[in-house]
Amino acid sequence: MAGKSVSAGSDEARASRESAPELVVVANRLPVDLEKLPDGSTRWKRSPGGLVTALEPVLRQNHGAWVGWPGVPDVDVDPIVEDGLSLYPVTLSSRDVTEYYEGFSNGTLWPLYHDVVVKPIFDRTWWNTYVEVNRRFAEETAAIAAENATVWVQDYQLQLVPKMLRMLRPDLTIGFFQHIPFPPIEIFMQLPWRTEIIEGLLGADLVGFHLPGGAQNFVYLANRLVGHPVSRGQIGVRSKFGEVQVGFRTVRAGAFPISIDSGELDELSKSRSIRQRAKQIRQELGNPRRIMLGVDRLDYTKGINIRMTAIQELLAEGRLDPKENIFVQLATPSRERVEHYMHMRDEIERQVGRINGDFGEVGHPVVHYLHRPIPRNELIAFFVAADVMLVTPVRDGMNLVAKEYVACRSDLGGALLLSEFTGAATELRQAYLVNPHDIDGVKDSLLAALDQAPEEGRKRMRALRRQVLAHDVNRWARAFLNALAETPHAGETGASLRR
Ligand SMILES: Nc1ncnc2c1ncn2[C@@H]1O[C@H](COP(=O)(O)OP(=O)(O)O)[C@@H](O)[C@H]1O
Ligand SMILES: O=P(O)(O)OC[C@H]1O[C@H](O[C@H]2O[C@H](CO)[C@@H](O)[C@H](O)[C@H]2O)[C@H](O)[C@@H](O)[C@@H]1O
Repeated sequence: MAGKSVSAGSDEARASRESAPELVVVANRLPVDLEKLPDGSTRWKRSPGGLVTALEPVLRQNHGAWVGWPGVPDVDVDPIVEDGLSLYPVTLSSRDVTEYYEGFSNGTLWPLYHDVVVKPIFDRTWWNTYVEVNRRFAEETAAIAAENATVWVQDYQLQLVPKMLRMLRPDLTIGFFQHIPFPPIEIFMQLPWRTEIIEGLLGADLVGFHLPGGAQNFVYLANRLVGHPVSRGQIGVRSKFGEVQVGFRTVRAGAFPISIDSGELDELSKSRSIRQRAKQIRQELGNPRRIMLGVDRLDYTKGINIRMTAIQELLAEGRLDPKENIFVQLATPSRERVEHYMHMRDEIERQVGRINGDFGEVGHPVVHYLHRPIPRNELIAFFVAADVMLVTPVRDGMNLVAKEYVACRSDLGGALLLSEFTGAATELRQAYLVNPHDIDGVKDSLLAALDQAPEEGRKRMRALRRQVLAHDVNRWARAFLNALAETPHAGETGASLRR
């Protein structure tokens, strides 16, 4: 990214209202990460995530801006102000990273919202830092957004920002999207700061979730914890929004399942170079009859241990031949200083060692495990090469990997084994759906997927692809922003988006 640098607090940046952004995305991370090089210098590296791909074109068309953390602590970076898209970095100290990001966001909220799969830590110091950092994001956004601008706040790290921002800038139209599950009521009620979180979210005009159930829980809690009148009807997908009456304001809650740039992946996966690389991968793996694949951030919610146990038991029972079937697990390091993540890594790596020790041969391991991010094209080649994709989270907001695999199978080959507890499972009904807690069920479904008749496989994949190609990430962003533009608040202030 190149562009003119203007200091965050400078009069020049704040005063130039005509050039101020009319659409602002606020997320924990910027769409680029600052990288520290061995010689001490720094450079920007574009984040390849779906959110960036989805939002960048909409932001550019609307004179947009992105407020977020550059990904490294204790670094002050000037905003990058461009005509199309401006970036406004929020500085986090090492203490902020420990207490706001690793602590409250990923040691408290993440496990709580993922069904308490590990025990959340309720630490008052972490909460205080979460409030402080949310305030900093809100202040930075308030300082840069144009009069009557639309602001779209992302995810669980920033749930207090909508209310804080509304108090600073009542002229703004504010949307919020939750990328992780919104938990069942009984679980949410454990949180000592439950009322503050619901009040924080109610600062938005529209609160979005992947699934109707999350939206429904939120509406119920707005009534139970804060006493606001709420609508009673069933919430739909991209339709039939829930409503919370907050004084004179109506806050809407809806379901908008996120997706991927499926068209782009479809195209890339058909390219000659990717096809050739997929063949080469199979050769490099020793030409096994069948390749099973897992692709995840190394997170305890992803159920990597579950698929590994299923494979281990099938091998031990002689139902899976180690000479014919191999498993590749590509795991991106994640949140490495958080305790539960360290335990998870140890467990996975012990399982890999055990399976290879028991069933591998010299030069022929059964499990190939890489603990690093894989370049995009290489990942696509793995998707094209894999006979069965294993997606077995115990809970996942959406799971984009499942959709990426489907988008890459224009050949109608392959099979998707998918946990019922992912958001994606509500859309990808023709996958081999499994309850990840039922190991015998996972084993049986895995064998069924490995042994599927070619015609049955093509039928399933055709139906899955119809869903994924028709509902891409661009449609997700448009659906949310259109619904936001139609909120009563947006109508009052005249805020509208150019499209
Ligand atoms: N080992 C890896 N190398 C490169 N990219 C990865 C790797 N593992 C996961 N990813 C990418 O990260 C994204 C993960 O998104 P998703 O499945 O929704 O889960 P989450 O956002 O919780 O990590 C996908 O775009 C996927 O392709
Ligand atoms: O920023 P990190 O702490 O490194 O974590 C990466 C992201 O993980 C989470 O992703 C979620 O969003 C996906 C897209 O909506 C969804 O498919 C997935 O199920 C979620 O887990 C997190 O919500 C993001 O904020 C993180 O950036």
